Amino acid sequence: MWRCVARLSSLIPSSKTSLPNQLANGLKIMEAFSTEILKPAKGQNHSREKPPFITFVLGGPGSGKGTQCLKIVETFGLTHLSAGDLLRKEISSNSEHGAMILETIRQGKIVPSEVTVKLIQRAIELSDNNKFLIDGFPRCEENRRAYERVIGAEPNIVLFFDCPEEEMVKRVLSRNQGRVDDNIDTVKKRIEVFNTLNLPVINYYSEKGKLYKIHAVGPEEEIFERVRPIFITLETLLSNAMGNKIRSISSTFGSLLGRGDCFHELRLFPEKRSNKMLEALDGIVNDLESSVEKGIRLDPQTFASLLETCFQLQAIDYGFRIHRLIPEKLLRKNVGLSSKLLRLYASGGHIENAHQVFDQMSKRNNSVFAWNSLISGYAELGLYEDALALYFQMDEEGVEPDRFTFPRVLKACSGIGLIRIGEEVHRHIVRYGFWYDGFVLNGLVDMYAKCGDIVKSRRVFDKIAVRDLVSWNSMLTGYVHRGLLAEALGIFRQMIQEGCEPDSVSISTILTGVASLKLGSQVHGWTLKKGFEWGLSVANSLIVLYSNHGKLDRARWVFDKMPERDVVSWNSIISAHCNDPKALLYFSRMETFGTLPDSVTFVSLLSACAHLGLVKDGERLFLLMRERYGISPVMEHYACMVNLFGRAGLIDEAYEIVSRMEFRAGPTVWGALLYACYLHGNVDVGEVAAQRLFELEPDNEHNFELLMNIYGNAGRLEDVERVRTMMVERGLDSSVYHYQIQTKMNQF
Ligand SMILES: Nc1ncnc2c1ncn2[C@@H]1O[C@H](COP(=O)(O)OP(=O)(O)OP(=O)(O)O)[C@@H](O)[C@H]1O
Ligand SMILES: O=c1ccn([C@@H]2O[C@H](COP(=O)(O)O)[C@@H](O)[C@H]2O)c(=O)[nH]1
Repeated sequence: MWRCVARLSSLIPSSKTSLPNQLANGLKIMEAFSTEILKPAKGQNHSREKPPFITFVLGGPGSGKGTQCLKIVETFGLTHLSAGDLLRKEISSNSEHGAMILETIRQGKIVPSEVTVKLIQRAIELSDNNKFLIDGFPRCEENRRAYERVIGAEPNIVLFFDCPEEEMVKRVLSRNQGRVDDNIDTVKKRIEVFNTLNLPVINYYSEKGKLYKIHAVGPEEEIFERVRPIFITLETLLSNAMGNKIRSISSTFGSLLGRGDCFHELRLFPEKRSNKMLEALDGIVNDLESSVEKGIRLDPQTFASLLETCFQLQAIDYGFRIHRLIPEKLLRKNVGLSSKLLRLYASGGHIENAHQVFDQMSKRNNSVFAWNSLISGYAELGLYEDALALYFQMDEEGVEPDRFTFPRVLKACSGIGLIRIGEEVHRHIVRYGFWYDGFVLNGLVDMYAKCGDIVKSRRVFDKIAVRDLVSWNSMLTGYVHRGLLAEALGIFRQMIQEGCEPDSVSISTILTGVASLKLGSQVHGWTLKKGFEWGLSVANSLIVLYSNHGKLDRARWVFDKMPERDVVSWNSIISAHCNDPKALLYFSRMETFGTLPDSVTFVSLLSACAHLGLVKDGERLFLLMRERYGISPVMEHYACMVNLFGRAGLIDEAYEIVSRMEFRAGPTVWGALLYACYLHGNVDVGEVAAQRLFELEPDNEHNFELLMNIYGNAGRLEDVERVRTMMVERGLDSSVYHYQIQTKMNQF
């Protein structure tokens, strides 16, 4: 029984544990964790050779424990056991303790330990997983001691989601899941119980060096980014632990202790994570390769864990190397392992390798995860039809989708824009019972909006019981993209009224939508008043808003206040100065700051030079773009160059640029040339440009107008009439130009 092993094992230190010790313990823990466990059929009571890996998840009511647990499960494959849910299940199954539990929960008090611990113990035993998140337990010191007594072990690590009281109250009161204890009176009681009874448990684990405290305020995804490194580090420790094992067999391995130290550092300085981890991964994979060469067989869990690490670090090349080490038969048979490899390939865009792994899986229909990963891989690459074909194949083969299947499938529906297919998927969502699931419904809101049915999108949105930021932002974006500004503003106001704080996506989306300076300034004022920390996207949208309304001083103010800037920020401020020589000054500042310009930067710069008549600067920048920054000119750059020379009256140079282009000039280029000919009265080149434009844009009356004006200004009235006849023959309206030309002719 794992319980006995756990009691006997020296895995858990009893004395105070310092951080480095904790890491060393981590190695031992993960070593135990990596060993194969017996895997009886699901639901069967069984014993384990090794103790399971236990994570306690603590925090006040509404601190987001459950929400984060779901993300941990999805990413790292632990089994989530919520003590509260186990108790609620007891109530609904009318068990002997049901009434007592209900009353205790109603009062926000703690259910006797013997009841809760037994439920947890049974759930662990019934599971065929070996790593668990125990959420919302232990609630008090007495709970903790009872667990240790019955289970015979301490948790391996403890997560504590630290959240201010008023945020917790707000979240609980808007949870809206019909819980008897989600009301203001019980919440207050629960917080009191948490402060007096649960905090001592948290302090206890903190002193033992097992506690990971997570700041639990901010968007869910952001919080998960604080959680993720903890599990990545543990996963990688597992790999190190494996290396440790191998080292005892062969003396050829490098010092793993050194690598262990590097993980200690990672916990303290998460920004160092990627490089350090890649370094460690490199060492581990080298070690594994030489051990496999020596004929040492490796544990499937080691491969699985390394593939997980590769996925988190997006280290696809290491994935290929690890793939070569996995025996083909093992890969074919072990669904978990092949699914991880498949996901790694699919997420890195190696869709053919992913599909190959998929085709070789002997029991792929047991793993919705594998199907999801492949669908996702196709959808991310924009291969929407393949993603959908796979989904319908999955349906045909009787593989039941889960809540993670649908957002990916809906993304593919949006991608191909066929509402008929989206509606079919909607029916499946209802059929499989996900019509209540906000995560899935968010995808539907987005899909209907992108497929052009904003009314249905809104209908689904209205049905979401608990809307999160994604729900609000999807609806907001849908309205903005359809140009429905009043509705977008309505949603923006409603989200604030309903207590959902807009994030940078909401704000930049609404700023993109508002055409009015007054409204945009109000949104800006609101962000300042709220002390909202601007994301890059918000500041960039403000620069565009102000420059569109000619408020350059305000655009500059925002730009100067930005704590960090990206290429979009620089492009926006340069483009804002398209009639101002400061555009060039901003560009040299951009170079000084070391931000690499892109193709858009040069379009803005060349366009500014054209407007300002800065021919020499324009020529210099055009060369610089190619030679220093390796950016090949596209149509817009050539159009700007033609405009640059053309406006300056250098029609021959402009025409030469067109004839030197590496590809055929399009309407923007010929249009710029024709306009320059009109400005400077060049009939010969104007005729050539107009002729090309008549072929490329046979219905564009403006081109005919310009040529008529060129002829008219040159006094060639017969040619004016000839062009007018051409227009009539093509069914175009020539009357509007009659007056203009007459006017010009009268001026002669
Ligand atoms: N970061 C977040 N920002 C805003 N709301 C959140 C966040 N995380 C979770 N929520 C929402 O807050 C509510 C409570 O979250 P959750 O159920 O995960 O908390 P919990 O800690 O498990 O609570 P309890 O102990 O009461 O079961 C849910 O409606 C959830 O959608
Ligand atoms: O270990 C536990 C866990 C929970 N309870 C009771 O259940 C409610 C709700 O718990 P959540 O974690 O918020 O779902 C809690 O207030 C307690 O009354 C418990 O007694 N012991």
